[in-house]
Amino acid sequence: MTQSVFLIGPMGAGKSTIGRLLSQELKFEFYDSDKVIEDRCGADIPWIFDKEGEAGFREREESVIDELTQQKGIVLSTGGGAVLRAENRQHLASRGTVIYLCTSVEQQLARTARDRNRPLLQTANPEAVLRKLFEERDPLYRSVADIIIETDQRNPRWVIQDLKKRLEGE
Ligand SMILES: Nc1ncnc2c1ncn2[C@@H]1O[C@H](COP(=O)(O)OP(=O)(O)OP(=O)(O)O)[C@@H](O)[C@H]1O
Ligand SMILES: O=C(O)C1=C[C@@H](O)[C@@H](O)[C@H](O)C1
Ligand SMILES: [Mg+2]
Repeated sequence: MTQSVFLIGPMGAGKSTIGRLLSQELKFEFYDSDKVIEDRCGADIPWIFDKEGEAGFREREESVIDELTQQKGIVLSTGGGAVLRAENRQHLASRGTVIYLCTSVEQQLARTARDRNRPLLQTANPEAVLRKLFEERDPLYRSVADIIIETDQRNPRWVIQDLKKRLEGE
C-alpha cells in the first residue's frame, strides 16, 4: 500500500484523531489540512473565518489540498467542508484512497461540545446546523469515497484496525 490516504467526513467524525493514529500504523507522514492552514496563516480557524469569511478560508483550503494531495505516502485529514469544492473532490478522488468516516449527528454534537475551534458550530442551534450540513454533504462525501466506515460506538483503535484490513484489500 503505497498510495496516500485521505480522510473525509463531518466535524467530529474523528478525521484528525484517526488520521494521526493511522499514519503511525502505516509509517506515513501525517498532515491535517486545518492545521496546515492555521500554521501558514499564523492564526486559528475562528480568526480566519472572522477576518476573511468562510470564502477566504475555502480559498486557503483549496490551495493546501491541491498541494498536499500531490504528495505520495501520506495520511491527510481534511476539514469537514473540504468536499464542497469540485476541484478538491477531483484531487482527493484521483490522487489517493479516500476514506469517509461517518458519524451520527448525536455523536458529532457530543464530540465537538467542548471544542470551540469550529466557527460553523458557534450558533444557538448546532444540531440544526449539523443536520443541514449532513443533508448537503453526505452525497458529496459518498461521491469520492473508496471506503466508508461508521465510527459511532467504535473507539479509535477499533476503527484503525478495521481500516488497516480494508486498506490491505484495496
Ligand atoms: N471513534 C471515536 N470514539 C470516541 N471519540 C472519538 C472518536 N473519534 C474521535 N473522537 C473524539 O472526538 C473529538 C473530535 O475528533 P476530531 O477532532 O478527530 O474530529 P474531526 O473529524 O477532525 O473534526 P473537524 O472536521 O472539525 O476537524 C475528539 O475529542 C476525539 O478524541
Ligand atoms: O465542516 C466545516 O465546514 C469545517 C470543518 C472544520 O474541520 C474546519 O475546516 C472548519 O471549521 C470548517
Ligand atoms: Mg479535524
